[in-house]
Amino acid sequence: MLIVADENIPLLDAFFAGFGEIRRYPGRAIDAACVRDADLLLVRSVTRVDRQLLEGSKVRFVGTCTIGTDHLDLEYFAQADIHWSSAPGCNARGVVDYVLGSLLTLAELDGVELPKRVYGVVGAGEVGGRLVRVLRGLGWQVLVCDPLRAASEEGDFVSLDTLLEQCDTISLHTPLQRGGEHPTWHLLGARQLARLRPGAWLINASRGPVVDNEALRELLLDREDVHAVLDVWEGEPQVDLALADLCTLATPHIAGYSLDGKQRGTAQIYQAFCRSQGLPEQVHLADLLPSPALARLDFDASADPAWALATLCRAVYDPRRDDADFRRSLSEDPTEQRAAFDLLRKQYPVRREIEGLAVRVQGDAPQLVQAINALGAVLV
Ligand SMILES: NC(=O)C1=CN([C@@H]2O[C@H](COP(=O)(O)OP(=O)(O)OC[C@H]3O[C@@H](n4cnc5c(N)ncnc54)[C@H](O)[C@@H]3O)[C@@H](O)[C@H]2O)C=CC1
Ligand SMILES: O=C(O)C(=O)[C@H](O)COP(=O)(O)O
Repeated sequence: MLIVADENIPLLDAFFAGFGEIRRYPGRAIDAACVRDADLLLVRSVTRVDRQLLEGSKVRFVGTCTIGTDHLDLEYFAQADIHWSSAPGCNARGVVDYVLGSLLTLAELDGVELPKRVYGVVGAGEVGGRLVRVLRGLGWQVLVCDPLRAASEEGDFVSLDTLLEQCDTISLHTPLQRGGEHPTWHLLGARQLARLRPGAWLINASRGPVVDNEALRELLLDREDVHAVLDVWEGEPQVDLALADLCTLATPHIAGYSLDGKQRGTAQIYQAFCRSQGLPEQVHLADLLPSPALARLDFDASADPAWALATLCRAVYDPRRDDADFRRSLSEDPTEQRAAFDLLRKQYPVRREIEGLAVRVQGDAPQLVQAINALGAVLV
């Protein structure tokens, strides 16, 4: 079997070498000539997989080691009887950690207390759903906008208009959908952005075009009270430099880049491929994932819960590092800028997740324990 794969998929040999020969390419360079003789195609978000790429090839299974599927032409896959799988939820926790780290930075800059803000989560699936659970677990007020879930289940869902009216912190976690009943392309356009509350914070770690980037740039030029955190960009790897400059945190689409999340993505595709072929799973992620460098955190019961929350989150991940690396990489030369965007992603440092971090509290500290539980860390 010939396997064509994006070179940035981790653990390719461990999971797939047993099935045949693996040929690796940079994701953006995978073209029809590369895949013509392939049986299995493994990609990340940067490879558009459609009729143009696959017609005439032997490919019968496409695996994307990502949550998002907007780079796949699923209608064509159905017509051509090509099986496929994404990796639902694989890096959702990484995105939650990114949002938490961003909130801590914004709170410091504005001198505000996080529990006093009202949070709005748009899109409450794998990522947004986890984020809502963490924020509510911390005892913070959260409104949720998810018209698809609202139509099919009981729950406290609000419209986007209500969310914009009532929330001063908004985090976007929808897929990118250009059509259908609930499109998300430019979900936040000039009209919606104009409705942001005074002192609002807007975080986009979904897909760039969910926010009209030009309209956001214009808004930020006008509204110094608004903070924007962008991990994803319209037209990436090309970035609007003026917009990046106006953002409080700007990063190169790495919100979900925890080591755990990336390796889970490969494992999930391997599992899906085994299922599709009726093969037993012989490789297990638990045997491959290394121990985290941070083995345990110890707090005394006297620790201030807000300080402990920040210390715990930042001990695992602080997006200010990625923001600084990204800003240093921004070049007026578009070719250099695009290459730097991809290189930062390719050479991303090891980052682990808050969930599962061992934490010890010496003494009786119910508020601290509530925060640790809400974050998904493990009390030992
Ligand atoms: N920046 C990054 O590194 C990452 C970005 N992502 C992006 O985040 C997106 C969401 O990921 P998941 O939560 O795993 O997806 P999911 O499919 O589990 O959840 C998406 C939720 O959005 C809701 N939704 C759809 N249209 C909506 C609309 N118009 N308004 C409000 N809600 C809407 C859906 O009902 C669903 O509950 C992915 O599609 C991907 O594009 C995902 C992982 C990492
Ligand atoms: O899983 C998703 O969806 C994401 O956005 C991933 O973080 C994308 O990572 P790459 O596939 O672009 O490396």
